[in-house]
Amino acid sequence: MELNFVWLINVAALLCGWAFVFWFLKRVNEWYYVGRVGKVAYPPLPPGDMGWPFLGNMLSVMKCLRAGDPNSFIYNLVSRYGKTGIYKTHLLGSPTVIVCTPELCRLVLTNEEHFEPGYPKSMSLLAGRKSLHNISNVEHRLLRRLITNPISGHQAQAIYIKHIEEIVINSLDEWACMNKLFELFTEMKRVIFKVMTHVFMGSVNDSTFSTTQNLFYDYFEGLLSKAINIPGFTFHKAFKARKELVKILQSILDKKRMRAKSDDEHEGKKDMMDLLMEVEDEDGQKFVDEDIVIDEMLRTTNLFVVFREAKVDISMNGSHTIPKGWKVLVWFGIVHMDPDIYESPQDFNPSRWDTNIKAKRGTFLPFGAGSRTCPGNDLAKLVITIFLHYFLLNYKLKQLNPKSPLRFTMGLMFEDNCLAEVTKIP
Ligand code: HEM
Repeated sequence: MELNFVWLINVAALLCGWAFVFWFLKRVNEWYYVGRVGKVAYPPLPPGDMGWPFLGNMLSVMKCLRAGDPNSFIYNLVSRYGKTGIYKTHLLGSPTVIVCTPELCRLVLTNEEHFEPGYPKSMSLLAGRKSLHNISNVEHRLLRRLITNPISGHQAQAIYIKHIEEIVINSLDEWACMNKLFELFTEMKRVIFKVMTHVFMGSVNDSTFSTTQNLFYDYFEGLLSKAINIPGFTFHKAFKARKELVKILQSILDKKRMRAKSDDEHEGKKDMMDLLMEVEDEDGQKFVDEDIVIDEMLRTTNLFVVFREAKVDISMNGSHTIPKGWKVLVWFGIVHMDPDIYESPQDFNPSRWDTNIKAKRGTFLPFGAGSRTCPGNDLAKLVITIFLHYFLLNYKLKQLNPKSPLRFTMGLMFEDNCLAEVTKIP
């Protein structure tokens, strides 16, 4: 009897100890980050949960990502703290505020004075000191113009249409000739990568292409890893891949410069003009219909969040403060799935774009907003349009384990593959 009592006391003490450790650990981040600024902040900090020491809420985010439903992380915050559209949390090693209403997303994205890019350390380091995210606003404007001009607008894009069509048609034919199940996402990534390689590097031979592609995958994997540059870590592999990629690009550029010197410039111009004429005369109308589908695709599958950092303490519409130095996550995927904005948002319904839904500012932000709006948006839409055009007209797809549009996009990014067979319509 006495032994039982001692045993009970031990178990109770253990449980209390465990509950205390749990309670204590759950508050460390709150004390450390919020305690320092929260008392003086006016208006108050947004509601939310700072998670565990070091880890913050990363485990919850990873769980939602793996389940193919990243937005459920936000829905969870909404159910706990109400639909405030702004929440504090701790992600990727930093205290963070998430904004997820059209007004707040736009406010952050267009306010260059108070918000700067705040991408995780791994991304910043891998992008390099002179990348668009790591330079001054003046340098950014100059570099951006250099990147945007060759890939934006009808005229610039006309140059690529033929090559993109060629890549897409060849790839679709190759898929159809396989006559067996293949990993759809792996192959789609190859198509997209082929197009991008062509746009940015010109035509390259097969071996350079596959080396570049493998290096790029290693690089991509490192973007959201812990920035530990020690052999064996993902980041180290990504860093090495970056060095190799720079070498390859450098040698391609050198060769191009040499060739440009000896080329007949007039011939080059004539080719370009021919392509422009062809596009205006014959193909100008061809792709218009898919444009609407594309918006619905971007709405339903858009996974991207954009990272910023507050340069000063900022009051958001007078209701909450974002403290200086905190990261800001502009989570516009939630805006695209808001039933107050899009009726039955989970439904893939291209005809919803027949009404003038775009008129509401900030409700459709797949490419961001403000001075850092995606410069590749025209090109991205062009590639999707061409792919859809040929695919829908000439091919049939049988998916073994079909995915929702969201999981489909995630597959492109996170290797969540899906088996498919493609046949050509006779
Ligand atoms: C469906 C495809 C794409 C989506 C949804 C997308 C989305 C975005 C978004 C949301 C941003 C804003 C980031 C920020 O504000 O910090 C962005 C920036 C950027 N995107 Fe894209 N993008 C796509 C395709 C492309 C392509 C094809 C290219 C290259 C040709 C590209 C190049 C860039 C660059 C260089 C930036 C940085 C711009 C800056 O900081 O000024 N994107 N993209």
